[in-house]
Amino acid sequence: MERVIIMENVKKHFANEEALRGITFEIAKGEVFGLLGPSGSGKTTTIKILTGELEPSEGRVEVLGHSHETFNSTQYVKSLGILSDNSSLYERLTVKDNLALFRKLYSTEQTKVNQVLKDVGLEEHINKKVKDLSKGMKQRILLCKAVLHEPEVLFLDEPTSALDPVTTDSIHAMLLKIKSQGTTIMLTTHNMDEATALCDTVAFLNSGTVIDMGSPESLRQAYKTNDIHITYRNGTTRHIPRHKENRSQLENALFDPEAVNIESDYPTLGEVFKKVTGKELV
Ligand SMILES: Nc1ncnc2c1ncn2[C@@H]1O[C@H](COP(=O)(O)OP(=O)(O)OP(=O)(O)O)[C@@H](O)[C@H]1O
Repeated sequence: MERVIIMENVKKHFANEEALRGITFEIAKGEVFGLLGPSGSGKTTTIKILTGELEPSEGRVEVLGHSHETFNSTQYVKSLGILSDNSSLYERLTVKDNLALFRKLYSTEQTKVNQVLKDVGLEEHINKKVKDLSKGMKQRILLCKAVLHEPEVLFLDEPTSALDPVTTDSIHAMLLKIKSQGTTIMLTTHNMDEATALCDTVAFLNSGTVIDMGSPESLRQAYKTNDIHITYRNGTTRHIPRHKENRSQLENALFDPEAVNIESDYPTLGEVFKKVTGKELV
């Protein structure tokens, strides 16, 4: 396994606060890794350390063989794509002119620009000024800007927060395409459906600590219980533990015409997060 990102016992102190308390994880080449956690848990701080925007207070950080001391080299910066709150476009320029600037900076072919615009469904809007685009359109153009130069690693800080479901789907489709081309992607999100749809591995972050990590499927498996959930026609639900002594209750439920749905407990990633941290993600 080729390791592209390594964080080992990384800590970050701000004036009166310990934002990261010893974070450790590795990300393999081509992997989509999701950092999941509530507001203030340290997601953005982690991304900023990996992109060279912040210095770690302690610990080892390595990306593409660079240690954080060389994160400001041109070679390193060119190998990254970043989509964050700080990403911006020139509002008074058209989409075409904005992307032309970045295309020239990275010596990218115009055909690549056309391709990424097509991928996010915005090729018809190329001559519009950015100030006249919707929020979802701007976010898709920012994603185009982040991937134009075919970065080896793509960092996405909450790529779809507050976007409508259709825009979110088109961004997810684009990200899956980028992943299929071998790009390593690290994203932060509050959205468990997003994490389940995109990520090979997720890490749960809570108060600056990684509290569990694994594939969405393995985490859901690890935290499932032996309960049977029954939903009744009137909307009420009941949980019955799958034990021998509950056999007659379970059989009765099976033949009860009022029981409209009977299923094994299989928690969503959001429910797993709540079980582990006692907190909701939003
Ligand atoms: N520049 C800074 N100076 C002081 N404290 C900071 C700074 N940046 C972040 N923090 C603090 O570090 C903690 C983690 O912040 P961070 O932005 O990493 O959280 P987050 O998980 O990304 O939150 P959100 O989901 O709201 O963006 C917070 O308590 C925040 O107040």
